[in-house]
Amino acid sequence: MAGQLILLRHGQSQWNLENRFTGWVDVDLTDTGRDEARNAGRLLAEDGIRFDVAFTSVLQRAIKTMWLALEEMEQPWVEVERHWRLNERHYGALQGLDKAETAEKHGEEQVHVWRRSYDTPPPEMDRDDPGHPCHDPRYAKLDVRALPGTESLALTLDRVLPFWHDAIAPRLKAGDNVLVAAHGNSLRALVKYLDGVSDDEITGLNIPTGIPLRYKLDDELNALESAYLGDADAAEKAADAVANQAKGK
Ligand SMILES: O=C(O)[C@@H](CO)OP(=O)(O)O
Repeated sequence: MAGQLILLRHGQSQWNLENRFTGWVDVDLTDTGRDEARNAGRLLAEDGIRFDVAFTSVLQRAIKTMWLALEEMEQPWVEVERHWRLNERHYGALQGLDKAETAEKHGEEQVHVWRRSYDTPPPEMDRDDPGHPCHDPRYAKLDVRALPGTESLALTLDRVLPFWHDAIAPRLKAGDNVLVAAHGNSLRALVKYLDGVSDDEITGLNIPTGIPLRYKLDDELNALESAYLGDADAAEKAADAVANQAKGK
């Protein structure tokens, strides 16, 4: 039997709090975000799941969320792999901008397309921009052509999937319980793939911070069921709040 898969979006980050587009910018968790991560750990501990491996991105908000959750579960010894392919979707030239101000400037509809459409990427960040990942030492060993200056959800899925197939799926097929601590949009890409969500429907899907999402999978890793742990209404309200972040002021 395949192992269980838990997807966990990081807790509130400083730029979630400030309502700024974040993408690959490596912002830290807030105190609330740390509490959310510990709370996710408590929900997982109450559930009784034991992880065999945890995967996360190379961005500290996801790494620390994973850490705090595993610590709360008293499973700090679990094998961990960090990989850039689980990073947040690159938000291009929008990174750092206030979401509500951007909606006022370009219109809520345009911002919704940039945030939630499947295949329209936000405006691209120039390679000369010091914020472009080609200037970040953590990506220095990667082929520079793999490093995005913007990404649609489709492009995000394209770079998440090789890691799913090479690293995550074999562990699940071996029966291991797997934690993936990542980001709103890298996880939306995975959910789209696992649940076969259409390009249209994915525009309405939002993932709340710090609430574990459990998948039960068959031997071929088809999703049999998925549900947020804990209070389902609270998870739905938190997802709605994410959807509403880019309303004009
Ligand atoms: O800014 C981002 O990188 C993401 C996640 O916080 O935001 P959004 O929900 O607008 O896609």
